[in-house]
Amino acid sequence: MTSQEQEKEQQRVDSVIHQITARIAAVTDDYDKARAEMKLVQENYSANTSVNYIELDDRIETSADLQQQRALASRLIENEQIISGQLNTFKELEQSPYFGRIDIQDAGDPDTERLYIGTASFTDDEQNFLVYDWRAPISAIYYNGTLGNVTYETPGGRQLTNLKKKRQFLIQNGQIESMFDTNETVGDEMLQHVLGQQNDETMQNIVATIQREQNDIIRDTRSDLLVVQGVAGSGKTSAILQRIAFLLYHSRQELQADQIVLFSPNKLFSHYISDVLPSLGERNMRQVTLAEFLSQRLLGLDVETLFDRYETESTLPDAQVNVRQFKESANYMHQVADYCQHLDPEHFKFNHIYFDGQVFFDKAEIEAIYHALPALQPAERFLKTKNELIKRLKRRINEEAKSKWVAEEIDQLSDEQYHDLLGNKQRHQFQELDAEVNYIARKIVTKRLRVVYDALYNNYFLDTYSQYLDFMAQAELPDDCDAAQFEASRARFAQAIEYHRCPLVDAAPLLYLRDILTGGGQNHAMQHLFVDEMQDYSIAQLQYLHHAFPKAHMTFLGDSEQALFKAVQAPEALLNQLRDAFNVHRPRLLKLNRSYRSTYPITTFAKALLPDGAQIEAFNRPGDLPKVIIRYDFDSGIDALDREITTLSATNGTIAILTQDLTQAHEVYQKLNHQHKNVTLMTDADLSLPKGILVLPIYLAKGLEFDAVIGWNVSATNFPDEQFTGTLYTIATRAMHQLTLISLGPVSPLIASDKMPTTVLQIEHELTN
Ligand SMILES: Nc1ncnc2c1ncn2[C@@H]1O[C@H](COP(=O)(O)OP(=O)(O)OP(=O)(O)O)[C@@H](O)[C@H]1O
Repeated sequence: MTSQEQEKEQQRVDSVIHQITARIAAVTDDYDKARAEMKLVQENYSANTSVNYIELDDRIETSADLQQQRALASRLIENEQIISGQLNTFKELEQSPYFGRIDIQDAGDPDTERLYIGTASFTDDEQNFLVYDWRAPISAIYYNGTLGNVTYETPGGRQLTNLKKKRQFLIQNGQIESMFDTNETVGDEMLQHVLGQQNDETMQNIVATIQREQNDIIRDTRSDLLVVQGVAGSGKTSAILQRIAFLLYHSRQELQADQIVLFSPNKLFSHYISDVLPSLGERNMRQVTLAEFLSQRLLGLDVETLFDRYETESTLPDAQVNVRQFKESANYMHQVADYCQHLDPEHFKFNHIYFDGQVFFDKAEIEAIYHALPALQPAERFLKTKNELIKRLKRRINEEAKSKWVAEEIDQLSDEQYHDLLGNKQRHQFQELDAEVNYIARKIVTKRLRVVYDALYNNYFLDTYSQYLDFMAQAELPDDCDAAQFEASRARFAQAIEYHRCPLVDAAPLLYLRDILTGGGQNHAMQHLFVDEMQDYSIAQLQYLHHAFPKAHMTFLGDSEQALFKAVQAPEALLNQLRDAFNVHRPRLLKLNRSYRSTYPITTFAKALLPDGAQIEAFNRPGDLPKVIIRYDFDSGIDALDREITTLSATNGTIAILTQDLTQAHEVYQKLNHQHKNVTLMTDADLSLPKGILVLPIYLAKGLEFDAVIGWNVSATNFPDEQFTGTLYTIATRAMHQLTLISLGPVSPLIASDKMPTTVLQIEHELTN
């Protein structure tokens, strides 16, 4: 491209930036005004909150006044937040106003229109678009179209136009660093540039270089179940985040960020992705890990986590694997639903409700209420039982209010306590004093018996655990599931509950059973459910999530090859399973086969680890061959590690040493900690990733990436067979620029196999004599 052309483009960049800068000045003015107003209200508010509360009437007046001020303050805060959001967006645009240009010509129109595309829209004072938001309907052409006739969706239907030119820019600090014309979706030059950079502490948005197949995921608004099978580093996580930004833009009126929930693999990951949406001017969605979600719903129980399970998984006897598979299946969940629907009232398990160590409602009484009700759906019948219990509680409160201890307590009340109990009621609202005293007495007893009310409200009178044990006792086992083994697993559940623990495999069916019987546990407000790393979820768990968020559109992303300790499952089979289990109308499967994260040599090696790796397309970014270092004892392994760290540190910001489990991570960390200053051992509790040298077990590195990776001890002992392919593949694919694998003793047969081409690795043996 001529430098004259670039000069012309630079002039336009300058002119747009000039207008953005002027807008920033104007908006800053608005912002200062909003802040000043806010401060005034705050001062006024704090002056008012220190009024004297003794006189009741004063207090009521003050509180009405305060409420008004509080409403005003929250309106002002909202206003201030909007202006501050705009300001941030403009400041980003000021550095880099856009990254793309398309020239289009509609049929019959003599003129070509030139549109520039950036992370947000910007219009001049006459409302002409100087920059189009990347999510605007017309911007789809930039991502989807090759030159020639193209179509794009608009709210008014599909439009046809002719794409005459597509240009990409890299603009930094207001200067065009490079620009390319391309016929491709988004050309490789730009990608080369972006991917060659060092890893940042947090993930970056990819709007400038979204690829066509990623764009399909991002802009899909039709599917109610979107399953994405994407190879490691293919941009699944990036696509989720851009998709959320797109959906928020697309349904601005109906969709809020907190109606979107993302299940992420670990807390480090949650932090890692936390900057992407704000960088696009959007608020973050809700994020939760499966462990957090389950423990929140099973309060009081220590729910086994996926990490606990990884640590013990390899020791699980074969016979129990089938039992676990059954419990993780859709069949098991269907049986739970079926059991609940047809549950004979005689089999309903109730608990006593206690107060102060005494039985308050006997379970026989609860049973009698339940039995006396007409045959209804279990949840309805349960709700009626609950209402009856609450009615009886109120009756008992009324009786108790007449007792002596209450009268004594009333006598002891200070004026202020008395007014507190009166709450919104005013004295003159009572016909006579007796009514007022009785009102106060009931308030006192209600407060005292609050725990009973809470127990009823939280459905504690259903004995969920016994009910689940009862379910298991009658479950119909598939042929490959041994009855004695299943019974043993039932006994293990019972024992775990004694110790307030819950095995992971039982958490979803247990919650499902509780929800169906009590009619609770569903969140109808959530509109989108995203699950990243879905290969680590069982069908039963996914089914429970679908039940818990019944109105949510689902987007599940994962890579079956990265399943740790689990057989690889074909994505089509998975989609069919999910479709049947969820009863959805518009399921869609999309595949991402191109891997962007790692250099060409690293991806080529990682492909060779997999039996069906040929489908993976490596992005053509040059780099060193991965290295395998073989040593024969722990200490020389550590020496080799030490030397590698020193070499890699020269060119890499973050080096991750990935181990198979936590014990090995500890062993390595103990040694390294003496030799290097900036070594960090990462644990499940860590929330952010420091720079430097990190030591962590592979399951904590899921979804993350590092400049350089050293896989610790890839020996035949640690990775003996295909069961470990997923783990090894996940380790290798965390590396962006450099990969080293160290083996203590003979290297894993997964690497030293005939299928592994000798050209994809450098091997360094210890010289032994
Ligand atoms: N279109 C793109 N443009 C620029 N960078 C991209 C693009 N797609 C992916 N990347 C980069 O590739 C890397 C991998 O992306 P991401 O983490 O989203 O992949 P993933 O499929 O979720 O990976 P994994 O399953 O291995 O965790 C990231 O650094 C991301 O920024």
